[in-house]
Amino acid sequence: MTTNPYNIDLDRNPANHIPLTPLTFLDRAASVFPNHIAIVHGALRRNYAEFYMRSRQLASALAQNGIGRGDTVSAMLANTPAMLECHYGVPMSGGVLHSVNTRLDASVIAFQLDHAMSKVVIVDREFMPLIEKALALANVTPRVIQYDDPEFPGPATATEAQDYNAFLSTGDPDFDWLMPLDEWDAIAINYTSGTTGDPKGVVSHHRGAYLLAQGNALTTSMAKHAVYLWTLPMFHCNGWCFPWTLSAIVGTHVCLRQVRPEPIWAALADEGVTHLCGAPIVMSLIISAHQAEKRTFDHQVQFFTAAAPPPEKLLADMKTAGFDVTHLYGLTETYGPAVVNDWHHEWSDLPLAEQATLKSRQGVRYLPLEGLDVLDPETMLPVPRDGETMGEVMFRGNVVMKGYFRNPKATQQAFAGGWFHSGDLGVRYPDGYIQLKDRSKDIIISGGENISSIEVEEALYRHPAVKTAAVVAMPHEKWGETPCAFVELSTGADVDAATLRAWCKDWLAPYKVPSMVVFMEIPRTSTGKIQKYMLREHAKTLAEQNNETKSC
Ligand SMILES: Nc1ncnc2c1ncn2[C@@H]1O[C@H](COP(=O)(O)OP(=O)(O)OP(=O)(O)O)[C@@H](O)[C@H]1O
Repeated sequence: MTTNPYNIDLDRNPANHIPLTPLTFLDRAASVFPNHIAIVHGALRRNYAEFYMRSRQLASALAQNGIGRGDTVSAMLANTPAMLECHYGVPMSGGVLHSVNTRLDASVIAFQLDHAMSKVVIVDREFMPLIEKALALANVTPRVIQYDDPEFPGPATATEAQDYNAFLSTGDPDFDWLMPLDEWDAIAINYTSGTTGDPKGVVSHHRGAYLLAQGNALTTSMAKHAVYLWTLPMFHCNGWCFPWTLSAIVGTHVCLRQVRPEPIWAALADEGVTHLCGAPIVMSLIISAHQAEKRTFDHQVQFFTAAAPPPEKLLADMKTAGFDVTHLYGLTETYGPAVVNDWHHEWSDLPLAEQATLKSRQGVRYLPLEGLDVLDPETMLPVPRDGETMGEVMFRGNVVMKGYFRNPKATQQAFAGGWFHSGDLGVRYPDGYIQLKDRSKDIIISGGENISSIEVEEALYRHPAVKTAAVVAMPHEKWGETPCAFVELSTGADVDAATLRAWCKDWLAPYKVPSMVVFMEIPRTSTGKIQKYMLREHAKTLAEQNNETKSC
Protein backbone atom coordinates (compact mmCIF):
# COMPACT_ATOMS: atom_id res chain seq x y z
CA MET A 1 0.00 0.00 0.00
CA THR A 2 1.42 3.40 -0.93
CA THR A 3 1.49 6.12 1.68
CA ASN A 4 -0.18 9.37 0.84
CA PRO A 5 2.79 11.79 0.57
CA TYR A 6 0.66 14.59 1.99
CA ASN A 7 0.40 12.68 5.27
CA ILE A 8 4.15 12.39 5.79
CA ASP A 9 5.51 14.75 8.48
CA LEU A 10 2.22 16.65 8.39
CA ASP A 11 0.61 15.58 11.64
CA ARG A 12 -2.14 17.02 13.73
CA ASN A 13 -0.79 19.18 16.54
CA PRO A 14 -2.24 21.77 18.94
CA ALA A 15 -1.51 24.53 16.45
CA ASN A 16 -3.60 23.05 13.67
CA HIS A 17 -6.18 20.83 15.31
CA ILE A 18 -8.56 21.80 18.08
CA PRO A 19 -11.79 20.03 18.98
CA LEU A 20 -14.81 21.70 17.45
CA THR A 21 -17.15 23.09 20.09
CA PRO A 22 -19.79 25.84 19.95
CA LEU A 23 -18.46 27.14 23.28
CA THR A 24 -15.76 29.01 21.38
CA PHE A 25 -18.46 31.09 19.63
CA LEU A 26 -19.27 32.84 22.91
CA ASP A 27 -15.60 33.47 23.67
CA ARG A 28 -15.24 35.15 20.26
CA ALA A 29 -18.50 37.14 20.49
CA ALA A 30 -17.49 38.48 23.92
CA SER A 31 -14.03 39.51 22.79
CA VAL A 32 -15.09 41.11 19.47
CA PHE A 33 -18.46 42.63 20.47
CA PRO A 34 -18.35 42.85 24.30
CA ASN A 35 -20.97 45.60 24.41
CA HIS A 36 -23.44 44.12 21.95
CA ILE A 37 -26.68 43.12 23.67
CA ALA A 38 -26.75 39.35 23.96
CA ILE A 39 -29.85 38.83 26.11
CA VAL A 40 -33.08 40.73 26.59
CA HIS A 41 -35.47 39.55 29.29
CA GLY A 42 -38.20 41.96 30.38
CA ALA A 43 -36.33 45.05 31.53
CA LEU A 44 -33.01 43.19 31.71
CA ARG A 45 -30.36 43.83 29.04
CA ARG A 46 -27.12 41.84 29.24
CA ASN A 47 -24.20 42.27 26.85
CA TYR A 48 -21.83 39.63 25.50
CA ALA A 49 -19.08 40.44 28.01
CA GLU A 50 -21.55 39.85 30.86
CA PHE A 51 -23.04 36.73 29.25
CA TYR A 52 -19.59 35.17 28.85
CA MET A 53 -18.49 36.19 32.34
CA ARG A 54 -21.60 34.70 33.97
CA SER A 55 -21.25 31.47 31.97
CA ARG A 56 -17.64 31.13 33.18
CA GLN A 57 -18.74 31.83 36.73
CA LEU A 58 -21.36 29.10 36.45
CA ALA A 59 -18.75 26.67 35.09
CA SER A 60 -16.37 27.57 37.90
CA ALA A 61 -19.04 27.22 40.60
CA LEU A 62 -20.02 23.83 39.21
CA ALA A 63 -16.38 22.73 39.11
CA GLN A 64 -15.90 23.81 42.74
CA ASN A 65 -18.85 21.61 43.59
CA GLY A 66 -17.45 18.48 42.04
CA ILE A 67 -18.73 18.69 38.47
CA GLY A 68 -16.18 17.51 35.94
CA ARG A 69 -15.97 15.73 32.62
CA GLY A 70 -18.97 13.51 31.91
CA ASP A 71 -21.04 14.61 34.91
CA THR A 72 -24.70 15.37 34.23
CA VAL A 73 -26.16 18.72 35.22
CA SER A 74 -29.93 18.94 34.79
CA ALA A 75 -31.73 22.19 34.07
CA MET A 76 -35.44 22.62 34.53
CA LEU A 77 -35.87 26.15 33.34
CA ALA A 78 -38.14 28.30 31.21
CA ASN A 79 -36.66 30.28 28.30
CA THR A 80 -34.69 32.58 30.59
CA PRO A 81 -31.15 33.99 30.79
CA ALA A 82 -30.22 31.18 33.21
CA MET A 83 -31.12 28.58 30.58
CA LEU A 84 -28.82 30.31 28.08
CA GLU A 85 -26.02 30.41 30.66
CA CYS A 86 -26.51 26.67 31.27
CA HIS A 87 -25.94 25.98 27.56
CA TYR A 88 -22.43 27.39 27.99
CA GLY A 89 -21.57 27.15 31.69
CA VAL A 90 -22.42 23.46 32.07
CA PRO A 91 -20.25 22.18 29.17
CA MET A 92 -17.53 24.71 30.12
CA SER A 93 -17.22 22.78 33.40
CA GLY A 94 -16.86 19.52 31.44
CA GLY A 95 -20.42 18.62 32.41
CA VAL A 96 -23.20 17.37 30.16
CA LEU A 97 -26.38 19.44 29.98
CA HIS A 98 -29.63 17.60 30.57
CA SER A 99 -32.53 19.95 29.84
CA VAL A 100 -35.76 18.77 31.37
CA ASN A 101 -39.09 19.34 29.70
CA THR A 102 -40.93 21.45 32.25
CA ARG A 103 -44.33 19.92 31.53
CA LEU A 104 -43.50 16.32 32.25
CA ASP A 105 -44.93 14.60 35.28
CA ALA A 106 -42.85 13.86 38.37
CA SER A 107 -42.37 10.14 37.67
CA VAL A 108 -40.95 10.74 34.17
CA ILE A 109 -38.64 13.44 35.51
CA ALA A 110 -37.48 11.06 38.25
CA PHE A 111 -36.77 8.40 35.61
CA GLN A 112 -34.67 10.88 33.60
CA LEU A 113 -32.71 12.14 36.64
CA ASP A 114 -31.87 8.57 37.60
CA HIS A 115 -31.08 7.40 34.10
CA ALA A 116 -28.88 10.42 33.39
CA MET A 117 -27.24 10.08 36.84
CA SER A 118 -27.81 13.72 37.51
CA LYS A 119 -25.47 15.44 40.03
CA VAL A 120 -26.87 18.97 40.05
CA VAL A 121 -30.32 20.29 39.16
CA ILE A 122 -30.87 23.96 38.37
CA VAL A 123 -34.57 24.73 38.71
CA ASP A 124 -36.77 27.71 38.04
CA ARG A 125 -38.79 28.78 41.10
CA GLU A 126 -42.00 27.95 39.22
CA PHE A 127 -41.00 24.29 38.91
CA MET A 128 -39.68 23.75 42.46
CA PRO A 129 -42.79 21.87 43.69
CA LEU A 130 -42.58 19.55 40.67
CA ILE A 131 -38.86 18.82 41.05
CA GLU A 132 -39.34 18.17 44.77
CA LYS A 133 -41.99 15.58 43.90
CA ALA A 134 -39.67 14.04 41.30
CA LEU A 135 -36.73 13.95 43.71
CA ALA A 136 -38.89 12.15 46.27
CA LEU A 137 -39.33 9.39 43.67
CA ALA A 138 -35.77 9.38 42.30
CA ASN A 139 -32.81 7.37 43.56
CA VAL A 140 -30.25 10.06 42.80
CA THR A 141 -29.79 12.98 45.20
CA PRO A 142 -28.50 15.88 43.11
CA ARG A 143 -27.66 19.26 44.58
CA VAL A 144 -30.61 21.61 43.91
CA ILE A 145 -30.12 25.22 42.87
CA GLN A 146 -33.10 27.52 42.50
CA TYR A 147 -33.31 30.23 39.84
CA ASP A 148 -35.56 33.07 40.95
CA ASP A 149 -36.64 34.69 37.70
CA PRO A 150 -37.91 38.24 38.30
CA GLU A 151 -40.29 37.74 35.36
CA PHE A 152 -42.10 34.90 37.16
CA PRO A 153 -45.07 36.46 38.93
CA GLY A 154 -45.91 33.55 41.27
CA PRO A 155 -45.34 33.66 45.03
CA ALA A 156 -42.07 32.52 46.58
CA THR A 157 -42.16 29.30 48.59
CA ALA A 158 -39.81 28.28 51.35
CA THR A 159 -36.93 26.18 50.07
CA GLU A 160 -33.59 24.93 51.25
CA ALA A 161 -32.19 25.08 47.72
CA GLN A 162 -29.31 27.46 47.09
CA ASP A 163 -30.11 30.60 45.10
CA TYR A 164 -28.75 30.52 41.53
CA ASN A 165 -27.22 34.00 41.61
CA ALA A 166 -25.60 33.33 44.99
CA PHE A 167 -24.20 30.07 43.57
CA LEU A 168 -22.93 31.90 40.49
CA SER A 169 -21.23 34.56 42.58
CA THR A 170 -19.02 31.89 44.19
CA GLY A 171 -17.56 31.20 40.72
CA ASP A 172 -14.47 32.78 39.20
CA PRO A 173 -15.38 35.20 36.34
CA ASP A 174 -12.00 34.48 34.70
CA PHE A 175 -12.34 30.71 35.06
CA ASP A 176 -10.13 28.85 32.61
CA TRP A 177 -12.96 26.74 31.29
CA LEU A 178 -12.52 23.21 30.03
CA MET A 179 -12.33 22.65 26.30
CA PRO A 180 -13.56 19.15 25.39
CA LEU A 181 -10.64 16.72 25.17
CA ASP A 182 -12.21 15.37 22.02
CA GLU A 183 -14.97 16.86 19.88
CA TRP A 184 -16.73 13.49 20.22
CA ASP A 185 -17.24 14.23 23.96
CA ALA A 186 -20.86 14.66 25.00
CA ILE A 187 -22.23 18.19 25.31
CA ALA A 188 -25.86 17.37 26.05
CA ILE A 189 -28.38 14.64 26.70
CA ASN A 190 -32.03 15.08 25.71
CA TYR A 191 -34.76 12.58 26.35
CA THR A 192 -37.21 12.02 23.51
CA SER A 193 -40.64 13.08 24.60
CA GLY A 194 -42.12 9.67 24.08
CA THR A 195 -44.77 10.45 21.47
CA THR A 196 -43.99 6.99 20.13
CA GLY A 197 -43.09 5.12 23.31
CA ASP A 198 -40.11 4.77 25.63
CA PRO A 199 -38.13 7.94 26.39
CA LYS A 200 -34.55 7.48 25.22
CA GLY A 201 -31.56 9.61 26.23
CA VAL A 202 -30.16 11.07 23.01
CA VAL A 203 -26.49 11.99 23.45
CA SER A 204 -25.07 14.85 21.35
CA HIS A 205 -21.40 15.70 20.94
CA HIS A 206 -19.54 19.02 20.75
CA ARG A 207 -18.71 18.51 17.07
CA GLY A 208 -22.33 17.98 16.05
CA ALA A 209 -23.52 20.94 18.11
CA TYR A 210 -20.84 23.14 16.49
CA LEU A 211 -21.80 22.02 13.00
CA LEU A 212 -25.55 22.28 13.44
CA ALA A 213 -25.30 25.67 15.19
CA GLN A 214 -23.37 27.03 12.21
CA GLY A 215 -25.57 25.06 9.82
CA ASN A 216 -28.65 26.86 11.19
CA ALA A 217 -27.17 30.22 10.29
CA LEU A 218 -25.82 29.16 6.90
CA THR A 219 -28.77 27.14 5.74
CA THR A 220 -31.29 29.82 6.63
CA SER A 221 -29.07 32.83 5.76
CA MET A 222 -29.27 34.28 9.29
CA ALA A 223 -27.37 37.55 9.20
CA LYS A 224 -24.98 39.03 11.77
CA HIS A 225 -26.77 40.63 14.77
CA ALA A 226 -30.11 38.92 14.09
CA VAL A 227 -32.66 39.29 16.90
CA TYR A 228 -34.10 35.95 17.92
CA LEU A 229 -37.28 35.45 19.94
CA TRP A 230 -37.45 32.35 22.13
CA THR A 231 -40.84 30.87 21.20
CA LEU A 232 -39.27 27.41 20.93
CA PRO A 233 -38.59 25.79 24.30
CA MET A 234 -34.86 25.57 24.92
CA PHE A 235 -35.47 22.31 26.77
CA HIS A 236 -36.55 20.83 23.45
CA CYS A 237 -33.46 19.48 21.78
CA ASN A 238 -31.35 22.40 23.07
CA GLY A 239 -33.61 24.83 21.23
CA TRP A 240 -32.48 23.22 17.94
CA CYS A 241 -28.93 24.49 18.76
CA PHE A 242 -30.00 28.16 18.44
CA PRO A 243 -28.52 29.07 21.88
CA TRP A 244 -25.16 28.43 20.17
CA THR A 245 -26.08 29.78 16.72
CA LEU A 246 -26.80 33.22 18.15
CA SER A 247 -23.27 33.54 19.55
CA ALA A 248 -21.84 32.56 16.15
CA ILE A 249 -23.62 35.49 14.50
CA VAL A 250 -23.42 37.73 17.58
CA GLY A 251 -27.17 38.05 17.70
CA THR A 252 -29.58 39.00 20.47
CA HIS A 253 -31.72 36.50 22.38
CA VAL A 254 -35.12 37.81 23.41
CA CYS A 255 -36.29 35.50 26.21
CA LEU A 256 -39.91 34.57 26.72
CA ARG A 257 -41.33 32.62 29.66
CA GLN A 258 -44.61 31.78 27.98
CA VAL A 259 -45.68 31.46 24.39
CA ARG A 260 -48.64 33.85 24.18
CA PRO A 261 -49.64 36.04 21.21
CA GLU A 262 -49.46 39.36 23.10
CA PRO A 263 -45.76 39.23 24.15
CA ILE A 264 -44.85 37.73 20.76
CA TRP A 265 -46.42 40.62 18.84
CA ALA A 266 -44.97 43.10 21.36
CA ALA A 267 -41.47 41.66 20.84
CA LEU A 268 -41.87 41.73 17.06
CA ALA A 269 -42.70 45.44 17.24
CA ASP A 270 -40.60 46.69 20.20
CA GLU A 271 -37.47 44.55 20.08
CA GLY A 272 -37.19 44.34 16.30
CA VAL A 273 -37.26 40.55 16.35
CA THR A 274 -36.04 39.15 13.03
CA HIS A 275 -36.25 35.40 13.66
CA LEU A 276 -38.33 32.95 15.65
CA CYS A 277 -38.99 29.22 15.59
CA GLY A 278 -41.79 26.93 16.56
CA ALA A 279 -44.16 24.11 15.81
CA PRO A 280 -47.19 24.94 13.62
CA ILE A 281 -49.21 25.57 16.80
CA VAL A 282 -47.10 28.70 17.42
CA MET A 283 -47.93 29.94 13.92
CA SER A 284 -51.64 29.34 14.63
CA LEU A 285 -51.38 31.47 17.79
CA ILE A 286 -49.66 34.27 15.90
CA ILE A 287 -52.18 34.14 13.07
CA SER A 288 -55.24 34.20 15.31
CA ALA A 289 -53.97 37.41 16.97
CA HIS A 290 -53.13 38.88 13.58
CA GLN A 291 -56.61 38.15 12.25
CA ALA A 292 -58.46 39.26 15.39
CA GLU A 293 -56.48 42.42 16.17
CA LYS A 294 -54.93 43.28 12.79
CA ARG A 295 -51.42 43.19 14.30
CA THR A 296 -48.57 43.96 11.91
CA PHE A 297 -44.83 44.77 11.88
CA ASP A 298 -42.72 46.82 9.53
CA HIS A 299 -39.59 44.74 8.97
CA GLN A 300 -38.63 41.35 7.60
CA VAL A 301 -39.39 38.45 9.96
CA GLN A 302 -38.31 34.86 9.36
CA PHE A 303 -40.24 32.06 11.00
CA PHE A 304 -38.64 28.61 11.09
CA THR A 305 -41.15 25.85 11.60
CA ALA A 306 -40.63 22.16 12.33
CA ALA A 307 -41.80 19.43 14.70
CA ALA A 308 -45.01 18.63 12.83
CA PRO A 309 -46.28 18.94 9.27
CA PRO A 310 -47.39 22.54 8.69
CA PRO A 311 -50.86 22.63 7.13
CA GLU A 312 -50.86 24.33 3.72
CA LYS A 313 -53.56 26.79 4.79
CA LEU A 314 -51.49 27.97 7.74
CA LEU A 315 -48.44 28.48 5.52
CA ALA A 316 -50.55 30.60 3.17
CA ASP A 317 -51.95 32.65 6.13
CA MET A 318 -48.41 33.28 7.45
CA LYS A 319 -47.33 34.55 4.07
CA THR A 320 -50.31 36.89 3.92
CA ALA A 321 -49.45 38.17 7.44
CA GLY A 322 -45.98 39.09 6.16
CA PHE A 323 -43.85 36.29 7.62
CA ASP A 324 -41.23 34.55 5.57
CA VAL A 325 -41.64 30.92 6.64
CA THR A 326 -38.89 28.35 6.26
CA HIS A 327 -39.90 24.76 6.76
CA LEU A 328 -37.35 22.61 8.61
CA TYR A 329 -37.39 19.00 9.69
CA GLY A 330 -35.35 16.88 12.04
CA LEU A 331 -35.32 14.91 15.25
CA THR A 332 -33.69 15.13 18.64
CA GLU A 333 -31.33 12.49 17.22
CA THR A 334 -30.18 15.00 14.55
CA TYR A 335 -29.64 17.93 16.97
CA GLY A 336 -32.89 19.50 15.76
CA PRO A 337 -33.41 20.51 12.15
CA ALA A 338 -31.18 18.75 9.65
CA VAL A 339 -33.45 19.09 6.62
CA VAL A 340 -34.61 22.32 5.03
CA ASN A 341 -37.18 23.21 2.42
CA ASP A 342 -34.59 25.14 0.44
CA TRP A 343 -36.64 27.65 -1.53
CA HIS A 344 -36.05 28.38 -5.21
CA HIS A 345 -36.64 32.06 -6.06
CA GLU A 346 -38.78 31.23 -9.08
CA TRP A 347 -41.25 29.34 -6.85
CA SER A 348 -42.29 32.72 -5.42
CA ASP A 349 -43.90 33.56 -8.78
CA LEU A 350 -46.32 30.63 -8.51
CA PRO A 351 -49.90 30.97 -7.22
CA LEU A 352 -50.07 31.03 -3.40
CA ALA A 353 -51.71 27.61 -3.13
CA GLU A 354 -48.95 26.03 -5.24
CA GLN A 355 -46.29 27.75 -3.15
CA ALA A 356 -47.89 26.34 0.00
CA THR A 357 -47.88 22.84 -1.53
CA LEU A 358 -44.18 23.15 -2.35
CA LYS A 359 -43.44 24.57 1.10
CA SER A 360 -45.17 21.70 2.88
CA ARG A 361 -42.42 19.36 1.60
CA GLN A 362 -39.70 18.83 4.23
CA GLY A 363 -36.91 19.31 1.68
CA VAL A 364 -33.25 18.51 1.34
CA ARG A 365 -30.28 18.01 3.64
CA TYR A 366 -28.78 20.79 5.76
CA LEU A 367 -25.27 21.82 4.85
CA PRO A 368 -23.62 19.81 7.69
CA LEU A 369 -25.65 16.67 6.98
CA GLU A 370 -23.89 14.39 4.52
CA GLY A 371 -26.63 11.90 3.73
CA LEU A 372 -30.43 12.04 3.56
CA ASP A 373 -32.48 9.47 1.72
CA VAL A 374 -35.75 7.59 1.65
CA LEU A 375 -34.89 3.90 1.75
CA ASP A 376 -36.78 0.66 1.76
CA PRO A 377 -35.90 -0.52 5.31
CA GLU A 378 -35.85 -4.17 4.20
CA THR A 379 -33.49 -3.85 1.23
CA MET A 380 -31.86 -0.53 2.27
CA LEU A 381 -32.24 0.59 -1.35
CA PRO A 382 -33.53 4.07 -2.24
CA VAL A 383 -37.17 4.31 -3.30
CA PRO A 384 -37.80 5.69 -6.80
CA ARG A 385 -37.94 9.48 -6.96
CA ASP A 386 -41.59 9.53 -8.01
CA GLY A 387 -43.22 11.41 -5.12
CA GLU A 388 -45.35 8.33 -4.47
CA THR A 389 -43.38 5.30 -3.32
CA MET A 390 -43.04 5.35 0.43
CA GLY A 391 -39.93 4.38 2.36
CA GLU A 392 -38.25 5.29 5.64
CA VAL A 393 -36.41 8.58 5.93
CA MET A 394 -32.78 7.92 6.91
CA PHE A 395 -29.90 10.17 7.89
CA ARG A 396 -26.14 9.84 7.79
CA GLY A 397 -23.52 12.38 8.81
CA ASN A 398 -21.91 14.52 11.45
CA VAL A 399 -25.13 15.88 12.89
CA VAL A 400 -26.46 12.49 13.88
CA MET A 401 -26.34 11.72 17.62
CA LYS A 402 -23.66 9.64 19.33
CA GLY A 403 -26.36 7.18 20.34
CA TYR A 404 -28.82 6.50 23.14
CA PHE A 405 -27.34 6.73 26.65
CA ARG A 406 -26.97 3.37 28.37
CA ASN A 407 -29.14 1.70 25.75
CA PRO A 408 -26.89 -0.22 23.32
CA LYS A 409 -29.77 -2.24 21.88
CA ALA A 410 -31.74 0.84 20.85
CA THR A 411 -28.54 2.46 19.52
CA GLN A 412 -27.75 -0.58 17.38
CA GLN A 413 -31.28 -0.74 16.01
CA ALA A 414 -31.29 2.96 15.20
CA PHE A 415 -28.02 2.68 13.23
CA ALA A 416 -28.70 -0.65 11.48
CA GLY A 417 -27.16 -0.79 8.00
CA GLY A 418 -25.06 2.34 8.48
CA TRP A 419 -27.93 4.81 8.44
CA PHE A 420 -29.91 6.43 11.24
CA HIS A 421 -33.49 5.16 10.96
CA SER A 422 -35.87 8.03 11.71
CA GLY A 423 -39.09 6.02 11.94
CA ASP A 424 -40.65 8.60 9.61
CA LEU A 425 -42.19 7.45 6.37
CA GLY A 426 -41.87 9.61 3.31
CA VAL A 427 -41.48 9.95 -0.43
CA ARG A 428 -38.85 11.55 -2.63
CA TYR A 429 -39.70 13.78 -5.60
CA PRO A 430 -37.78 13.90 -8.90
CA ASP A 431 -36.03 17.09 -7.72
CA GLY A 432 -34.68 15.22 -4.66
CA TYR A 433 -36.96 16.94 -2.10
CA ILE A 434 -38.48 14.61 0.47
CA GLN A 435 -41.92 14.78 1.97
CA LEU A 436 -43.07 13.02 5.11
CA LYS A 437 -46.20 10.99 4.81
CA ASP A 438 -46.33 9.60 8.31
CA ARG A 439 -44.48 8.08 11.18
CA SER A 440 -44.18 4.33 10.77
CA LYS A 441 -46.37 3.95 13.85
CA ASP A 442 -49.00 6.40 12.57
CA ILE A 443 -49.67 4.93 9.16
CA ILE A 444 -53.19 3.53 8.76
CA ILE A 445 -53.52 0.19 6.97
CA SER A 446 -57.05 -0.29 5.67
CA GLY A 447 -57.86 -3.42 3.70
CA GLY A 448 -54.15 -3.78 2.93
CA GLU A 449 -53.87 -0.21 1.58
CA ASN A 450 -51.62 2.35 3.28
CA ILE A 451 -53.33 5.58 4.20
CA SER A 452 -51.20 8.55 5.17
CA SER A 453 -52.78 10.28 8.16
CA ILE A 454 -51.14 13.52 6.98
CA GLU A 455 -52.98 13.37 3.65
CA VAL A 456 -56.34 12.99 5.41
CA GLU A 457 -55.44 15.82 7.81
CA GLU A 458 -54.56 18.07 4.86
CA ALA A 459 -58.03 17.48 3.37
CA LEU A 460 -59.67 18.42 6.69
CA TYR A 461 -57.47 21.52 7.11
CA ARG A 462 -58.77 22.83 3.78
CA HIS A 463 -62.21 23.25 5.39
CA PRO A 464 -62.44 26.80 6.77
CA ALA A 465 -64.08 25.68 10.05
CA VAL A 466 -61.23 23.33 10.98
CA LYS A 467 -58.59 24.71 13.34
CA THR A 468 -56.78 21.45 14.14
CA ALA A 469 -57.13 17.97 12.70
CA ALA A 470 -55.46 14.76 13.81
CA VAL A 471 -56.14 11.45 12.13
CA VAL A 472 -55.28 8.04 13.58
CA ALA A 473 -56.06 4.39 12.92
CA MET A 474 -59.24 2.99 14.40
CA PRO A 475 -59.63 -0.79 14.62
CA HIS A 476 -62.26 -2.09 12.19
CA GLU A 477 -63.73 -5.60 12.00
CA LYS A 478 -63.78 -5.77 8.21
CA TRP A 479 -60.94 -3.48 7.05
CA GLY A 480 -58.50 -3.99 9.92
CA GLU A 481 -58.16 -0.24 10.39
CA THR A 482 -59.96 2.86 9.16
CA PRO A 483 -59.09 6.55 9.64
CA CYS A 484 -60.65 8.28 12.65
CA ALA A 485 -60.43 12.09 12.70
CA PHE A 486 -60.19 14.25 15.81
CA VAL A 487 -61.03 17.87 15.13
CA GLU A 488 -60.90 21.22 16.92
CA LEU A 489 -63.03 23.91 15.28
CA SER A 490 -62.08 27.57 14.82
CA THR A 491 -63.74 29.98 17.24
CA GLY A 492 -67.38 30.56 16.30
CA ALA A 493 -67.36 27.85 13.59
CA ASP A 494 -70.14 25.30 13.48
CA VAL A 495 -70.00 22.18 11.35
CA ASP A 496 -71.05 18.58 11.95
CA ALA A 497 -69.30 15.25 11.34
CA ALA A 498 -71.41 14.36 8.29
CA THR A 499 -70.50 17.66 6.58
CA LEU A 500 -66.79 17.12 7.21
CA ARG A 501 -66.96 13.54 5.91
CA ALA A 502 -68.77 14.77 2.78
CA TRP A 503 -66.07 17.45 2.39
CA CYS A 504 -63.33 14.82 2.57
CA LYS A 505 -65.00 12.83 -0.22
CA ASP A 506 -64.25 15.73 -2.58
CA TRP A 507 -60.53 15.48 -1.84
CA LEU A 508 -59.82 11.84 -1.04
CA ALA A 509 -60.35 8.33 -2.35
CA PRO A 510 -63.39 6.81 -0.58
CA TYR A 511 -61.33 4.40 1.59
CA LYS A 512 -59.34 7.34 2.98
CA VAL A 513 -62.40 9.26 4.21
CA PRO A 514 -62.55 9.13 8.04
CA SER A 515 -65.10 6.61 9.24
CA MET A 516 -65.61 8.75 12.32
CA VAL A 517 -65.10 12.44 13.11
CA VAL A 518 -64.79 13.36 16.80
CA PHE A 519 -64.88 16.97 18.03
CA MET A 520 -62.71 17.44 21.12
CA GLU A 521 -59.66 19.21 22.52
CA ILE A 522 -56.65 17.43 21.07
CA PRO A 523 -53.94 16.32 23.55
CA ARG A 524 -50.48 17.76 22.86
CA THR A 525 -46.97 17.47 24.20
CA SER A 526 -45.32 20.52 25.73
CA THR A 527 -43.71 21.24 22.38
CA GLY A 528 -47.09 21.45 20.69
CA LYS A 529 -46.98 18.02 19.11
CA ILE A 530 -50.19 16.08 18.93
CA GLN A 531 -50.08 12.96 21.09
CA LYS A 532 -51.31 10.48 18.56
CA TYR A 533 -50.83 7.47 20.79
CA MET A 534 -53.46 8.92 23.16
CA LEU A 535 -55.80 9.52 20.25
CA ARG A 536 -55.22 5.95 19.03
CA GLU A 537 -56.27 4.65 22.44
CA HIS A 538 -59.33 6.89 22.35
CA ALA A 539 -60.23 5.66 18.85
CA LYS A 540 -59.84 2.06 20.04
CA THR A 541 -62.27 2.68 22.92
CA LEU A 542 -64.73 4.33 20.53
CA ALA A 543 -64.51 1.35 18.17
CA GLU A 544 -65.13 -1.07 21.05
CA GLN A 545 -68.14 0.96 22.21
CA ASN A 546 -69.43 0.95 18.65
CA ASN A 547 -69.15 -2.84 18.46
CA GLU A 548 -70.89 -3.28 21.81
CA THR A 549 -73.77 -1.06 20.68
CA LYS A 550 -74.06 -3.09 17.48
CA SER A 551 -74.18 -6.42 19.33
CA CYS A 552 -76.82 -5.22 21.86
N1 LIG B 1 -41.32 19.49 9.56
C1 LIG B 1 -41.85 18.39 10.05
N2 LIG B 1 -42.93 17.84 9.47
C2 LIG B 1 -43.48 16.71 9.95
N3 LIG B 1 -43.05 16.08 11.06
C3 LIG B 1 -41.98 16.57 11.67
C4 LIG B 1 -41.33 17.75 11.21
N4 LIG B 1 -40.29 18.01 12.03
C5 LIG B 1 -40.29 17.03 12.95
N5 LIG B 1 -41.30 16.16 12.76
C6 LIG B 1 -41.65 14.96 13.54
O1 LIG B 1 -41.04 15.06 14.82
C7 LIG B 1 -40.22 13.91 15.06
C8 LIG B 1 -39.03 14.27 15.89
O2 LIG B 1 -39.44 14.75 17.12
P1 LIG B 1 -38.60 14.57 18.42
O3 LIG B 1 -37.22 14.19 18.12
O4 LIG B 1 -38.82 15.76 19.21
O5 LIG B 1 -39.22 13.31 19.09
P2 LIG B 1 -40.55 13.25 19.91
O6 LIG B 1 -41.70 13.19 18.99
O7 LIG B 1 -40.56 14.40 20.82
O8 LIG B 1 -40.37 11.92 20.74
P3 LIG B 1 -40.35 10.39 20.26
O9 LIG B 1 -39.11 10.19 19.44
O10 LIG B 1 -40.32 9.63 21.54
O11 LIG B 1 -41.57 10.13 19.49
C9 LIG B 1 -39.82 13.45 13.69
O12 LIG B 1 -39.46 12.09 13.69
C10 LIG B 1 -41.08 13.72 12.88
O13 LIG B 1 -42.01 12.67 13.01
